Amino acid sequence: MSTLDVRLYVVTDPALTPEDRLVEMCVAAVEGGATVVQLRNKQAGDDELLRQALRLRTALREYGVTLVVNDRLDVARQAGAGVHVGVSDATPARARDALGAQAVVGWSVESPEHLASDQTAACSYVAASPVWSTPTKADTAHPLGPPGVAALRQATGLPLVGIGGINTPERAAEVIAAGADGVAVVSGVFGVGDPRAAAASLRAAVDETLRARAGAQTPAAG
Ligand SMILES: Cc1ncc(COP(=O)(O)OP(=O)(O)O)c(N)n1
Ligand SMILES: Cc1ncsc1CCOP(=O)(O)O
Ligand SMILES: [Mg+2]
Repeated sequence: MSTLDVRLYVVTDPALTPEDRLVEMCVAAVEGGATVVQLRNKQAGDDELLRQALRLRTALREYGVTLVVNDRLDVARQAGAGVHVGVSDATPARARDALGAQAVVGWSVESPEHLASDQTAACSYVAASPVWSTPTKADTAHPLGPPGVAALRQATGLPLVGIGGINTPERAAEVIAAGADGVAVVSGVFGVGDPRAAAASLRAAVDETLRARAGAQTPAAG
Protein backbone atom coordinates (compact mmCIF):
# COMPACT_ATOMS: atom_id res chain seq x y z
CA MET A 1 0.00 0.00 0.00
CA SER A 2 1.37 3.49 -0.80
CA THR A 3 2.24 5.83 2.07
CA LEU A 4 -0.62 8.08 3.11
CA ASP A 5 -0.13 11.74 2.17
CA VAL A 6 -0.70 13.59 5.46
CA ARG A 7 0.97 16.90 4.55
CA LEU A 8 -2.10 19.01 5.34
CA TYR A 9 -4.82 17.25 7.30
CA VAL A 10 -7.89 19.38 7.99
CA VAL A 11 -10.36 18.54 10.76
CA THR A 12 -13.92 19.88 10.82
CA ASP A 13 -15.71 21.30 13.83
CA PRO A 14 -19.46 21.96 13.89
CA ALA A 15 -18.87 25.38 15.48
CA LEU A 16 -16.75 26.41 12.50
CA THR A 17 -18.07 24.22 9.69
CA PRO A 18 -21.88 24.34 10.04
CA GLU A 19 -23.74 21.64 8.16
CA ASP A 20 -24.93 23.97 5.41
CA ARG A 21 -21.34 25.02 4.64
CA LEU A 22 -19.52 21.78 5.52
CA VAL A 23 -18.97 20.49 1.99
CA GLU A 24 -18.19 23.90 0.49
CA MET A 25 -15.60 24.66 3.22
CA CYS A 26 -13.93 21.26 2.95
CA VAL A 27 -13.74 21.51 -0.84
CA ALA A 28 -12.17 24.98 -0.45
CA ALA A 29 -9.58 23.57 1.97
CA VAL A 30 -8.80 20.74 -0.44
CA GLU A 31 -8.47 23.17 -3.35
CA GLY A 32 -6.03 25.10 -1.15
CA GLY A 33 -3.92 21.98 -0.62
CA ALA A 34 -5.44 19.75 2.07
CA THR A 35 -4.61 16.08 1.53
CA VAL A 36 -6.82 14.53 4.25
CA VAL A 37 -10.23 15.65 5.59
CA GLN A 38 -11.50 14.45 8.95
CA LEU A 39 -15.19 14.75 9.83
CA ARG A 40 -15.19 15.46 13.58
CA ASN A 41 -18.58 16.16 15.14
CA LYS A 42 -19.20 14.95 18.67
CA GLN A 43 -22.75 16.32 18.75
CA ALA A 44 -24.18 14.62 15.69
CA GLY A 45 -26.07 11.36 15.99
CA ASP A 46 -24.89 8.43 13.91
CA ASP A 47 -27.48 8.94 11.15
CA GLU A 48 -26.70 12.63 10.82
CA LEU A 49 -22.95 11.97 10.83
CA LEU A 50 -23.33 9.29 8.19
CA ARG A 51 -25.29 11.67 5.93
CA GLN A 52 -22.54 14.25 6.31
CA ALA A 53 -19.82 11.68 5.65
CA LEU A 54 -21.56 10.45 2.50
CA ARG A 55 -21.99 14.00 1.19
CA LEU A 56 -18.34 14.70 1.85
CA ARG A 57 -17.23 11.46 0.26
CA THR A 58 -19.15 12.28 -2.91
CA ALA A 59 -17.80 15.83 -3.10
CA LEU A 60 -14.20 14.84 -2.36
CA ARG A 61 -14.02 11.83 -4.67
CA GLU A 62 -12.81 13.82 -7.67
CA TYR A 63 -9.94 15.29 -5.62
CA GLY A 64 -8.55 11.94 -4.52
CA VAL A 65 -8.15 13.05 -0.90
CA THR A 66 -8.66 10.71 2.06
CA LEU A 67 -11.82 11.05 4.18
CA VAL A 68 -11.57 10.06 7.84
CA VAL A 69 -14.37 9.99 10.43
CA ASN A 70 -13.48 10.79 14.04
CA ASP A 71 -14.28 8.19 16.74
CA ARG A 72 -17.27 6.39 15.14
CA LEU A 73 -16.23 3.11 13.63
CA ASP A 74 -19.68 2.15 12.38
CA VAL A 75 -20.19 5.43 10.60
CA ALA A 76 -16.73 5.19 9.04
CA ARG A 77 -17.45 1.66 7.83
CA GLN A 78 -20.83 2.57 6.35
CA ALA A 79 -19.38 5.65 4.65
CA GLY A 80 -16.39 3.79 3.22
CA ALA A 81 -14.12 6.22 5.09
CA GLY A 82 -11.13 5.82 7.39
CA VAL A 83 -11.33 6.39 11.13
CA HIS A 84 -9.32 8.30 13.75
CA VAL A 85 -9.28 6.96 17.30
CA GLY A 86 -7.75 8.28 20.50
CA VAL A 87 -6.84 6.77 23.83
CA SER A 88 -10.47 6.78 25.04
CA ASP A 89 -11.89 5.28 21.85
CA ALA A 90 -11.89 1.86 20.20
CA THR A 91 -8.35 0.59 19.75
CA PRO A 92 -6.61 0.79 16.37
CA ALA A 93 -6.60 -3.03 16.27
CA ARG A 94 -10.38 -3.10 16.66
CA ALA A 95 -10.74 -0.39 14.01
CA ARG A 96 -8.51 -2.35 11.63
CA ASP A 97 -10.60 -5.49 12.19
CA ALA A 98 -13.80 -3.57 11.52
CA LEU A 99 -12.62 -1.63 8.45
CA GLY A 100 -10.22 -4.04 6.77
CA ALA A 101 -6.65 -4.01 5.55
CA GLN A 102 -7.04 -1.19 2.99
CA ALA A 103 -8.69 1.31 5.35
CA VAL A 104 -6.99 4.34 6.86
CA VAL A 105 -6.76 4.01 10.66
CA GLY A 106 -5.24 6.88 12.65
CA TRP A 107 -4.34 6.99 16.33
CA SER A 108 -3.61 9.87 18.73
CA VAL A 109 -0.36 9.46 20.64
CA GLU A 110 0.50 11.58 23.63
CA SER A 111 3.94 10.18 24.52
CA PRO A 112 6.62 7.86 23.07
CA GLU A 113 5.33 5.10 25.40
CA HIS A 114 2.17 4.85 23.29
CA LEU A 115 4.35 4.05 20.31
CA ALA A 116 5.87 1.07 22.13
CA SER A 117 2.42 -0.56 22.09
CA ASP A 118 1.61 -3.27 19.56
CA GLN A 119 -1.41 -1.16 18.54
CA THR A 120 0.87 0.68 16.12
CA ALA A 121 0.80 -2.38 13.84
CA ALA A 122 -2.83 -1.52 13.05
CA CYS A 123 -2.17 2.19 12.32
CA SER A 124 -1.86 3.94 8.96
CA TYR A 125 -0.60 7.10 10.69
CA VAL A 126 -0.24 8.55 14.17
CA ALA A 127 -0.99 12.04 15.47
CA ALA A 128 1.18 13.82 18.06
CA SER A 129 -1.54 15.25 20.29
CA PRO A 130 -1.46 18.07 21.20
CA VAL A 131 1.61 19.97 20.04
CA TRP A 132 0.38 23.21 21.60
CA SER A 133 -2.64 23.82 23.84
CA THR A 134 -5.68 25.00 21.95
CA PRO A 135 -9.11 26.43 22.72
CA THR A 136 -10.54 24.02 20.12
CA LYS A 137 -10.11 21.01 22.44
CA ALA A 138 -9.92 21.50 26.19
CA ASP A 139 -9.49 17.87 27.29
CA THR A 140 -6.03 17.18 25.97
CA ALA A 141 -2.87 15.77 27.51
CA HIS A 142 0.01 18.11 28.32
CA PRO A 143 1.30 19.81 25.14
CA LEU A 144 4.27 18.04 23.56
CA GLY A 145 5.83 21.05 21.87
CA PRO A 146 8.19 20.56 18.93
CA PRO A 147 10.67 18.59 21.14
CA GLY A 148 7.90 16.10 21.92
CA VAL A 149 7.19 15.73 18.20
CA ALA A 150 10.91 15.06 17.63
CA ALA A 151 10.84 12.35 20.33
CA LEU A 152 7.85 10.68 18.65
CA ARG A 153 9.64 10.88 15.29
CA GLN A 154 12.54 8.92 16.80
CA ALA A 155 10.10 6.26 18.00
CA THR A 156 8.14 5.53 14.80
CA GLY A 157 8.46 5.23 11.06
CA LEU A 158 4.69 5.62 10.59
CA PRO A 159 3.39 8.80 8.92
CA LEU A 160 3.30 11.35 11.76
CA VAL A 161 1.16 14.49 11.98
CA GLY A 162 1.15 17.12 14.69
CA ILE A 163 -2.16 18.56 15.92
CA GLY A 164 -3.10 21.35 18.32
CA GLY A 165 -2.50 25.07 17.97
CA ILE A 166 -1.00 24.86 14.49
CA ASN A 167 -2.59 28.05 13.25
CA THR A 168 0.22 29.85 11.45
CA PRO A 169 2.65 28.88 8.67
CA GLU A 170 5.49 29.46 11.16
CA ARG A 171 4.05 26.88 13.57
CA ALA A 172 3.43 24.44 10.73
CA ALA A 173 7.09 24.82 9.71
CA GLU A 174 8.24 24.20 13.31
CA VAL A 175 6.28 20.95 13.48
CA ILE A 176 7.69 19.72 10.17
CA ALA A 177 11.21 20.76 11.14
CA ALA A 178 10.78 18.62 14.28
CA GLY A 179 10.22 15.58 12.06
CA ALA A 180 6.47 15.34 11.37
CA ASP A 181 5.23 14.45 7.89
CA GLY A 182 2.27 16.79 8.11
CA VAL A 183 0.09 19.04 10.21
CA ALA A 184 -3.53 18.56 11.30
CA VAL A 185 -5.49 21.77 11.67
CA VAL A 186 -8.97 22.84 12.76
CA SER A 187 -9.23 26.58 13.51
CA GLY A 188 -6.20 27.60 11.43
CA VAL A 189 -8.17 26.62 8.32
CA PHE A 190 -11.86 26.64 9.28
CA GLY A 191 -11.77 29.47 11.84
CA VAL A 192 -10.51 32.07 9.40
CA GLY A 193 -12.46 33.82 6.66
CA ASP A 194 -10.97 32.02 3.68
CA PRO A 195 -10.24 28.29 4.17
CA ARG A 196 -8.76 27.96 0.68
CA ALA A 197 -6.18 30.70 1.26
CA ALA A 198 -5.41 29.51 4.80
CA ALA A 199 -4.88 25.96 3.58
CA ALA A 200 -2.67 27.20 0.76
CA SER A 201 -0.37 29.14 3.06
CA LEU A 202 -0.09 26.27 5.58
CA ARG A 203 0.56 23.80 2.77
CA ALA A 204 3.25 26.04 1.28
CA ALA A 205 5.01 26.19 4.66
CA VAL A 206 4.79 22.40 5.02
CA ASP A 207 6.13 21.77 1.51
CA GLU A 208 8.95 24.28 1.86
CA THR A 209 10.06 22.81 5.19
CA LEU A 210 9.86 19.24 3.87
CA ARG A 211 12.06 20.30 0.93
CA ALA A 212 14.57 21.99 3.24
CA ARG A 213 14.66 18.91 5.48
CA ALA A 214 15.21 16.58 2.52
CA GLY A 215 17.99 18.86 1.25
CA ALA A 216 19.68 18.86 4.66
CA GLN A 217 19.61 15.05 4.71
CA THR A 218 21.12 14.61 1.22
CA PRO A 219 24.92 14.64 1.28
CA ALA A 220 26.39 17.23 -1.10
CA ALA A 221 27.75 15.74 -4.35
CA GLY A 222 31.49 15.73 -4.97
C1 LIG B 1 -5.62 13.93 13.43
C2 LIG B 1 -6.19 13.87 14.79
N1 LIG B 1 -5.36 13.83 15.85
C3 LIG B 1 -5.85 13.78 17.09
C4 LIG B 1 -7.20 13.77 17.30
C5 LIG B 1 -7.76 13.69 18.69
O1 LIG B 1 -8.38 12.43 18.90
P1 LIG B 1 -8.89 12.08 20.38
O2 LIG B 1 -7.72 12.16 21.29
O3 LIG B 1 -9.64 10.82 20.31
O4 LIG B 1 -9.86 13.27 20.73
P2 LIG B 1 -11.23 13.66 19.99
O5 LIG B 1 -10.89 14.27 18.66
O6 LIG B 1 -12.05 12.43 19.82
O7 LIG B 1 -11.85 14.67 20.89
C6 LIG B 1 -8.04 13.81 16.19
N2 LIG B 1 -9.37 13.80 16.29
N3 LIG B 1 -7.52 13.86 14.94
C1 LIG C 1 -8.90 17.43 17.71
C2 LIG C 1 -7.68 17.79 18.46
N1 LIG C 1 -6.91 16.84 19.03
C3 LIG C 1 -5.86 17.33 19.67
S1 LIG C 1 -5.80 19.00 19.62
C4 LIG C 1 -7.22 19.05 18.68
C5 LIG C 1 -7.84 20.31 18.20
C6 LIG C 1 -6.93 21.11 17.30
O1 LIG C 1 -7.56 22.29 16.96
P1 LIG C 1 -6.79 23.58 16.43
O2 LIG C 1 -6.14 23.21 15.14
O3 LIG C 1 -7.87 24.60 16.25
O4 LIG C 1 -5.81 23.98 17.49
MG1 LIG D 1 -11.53 10.40 19.83
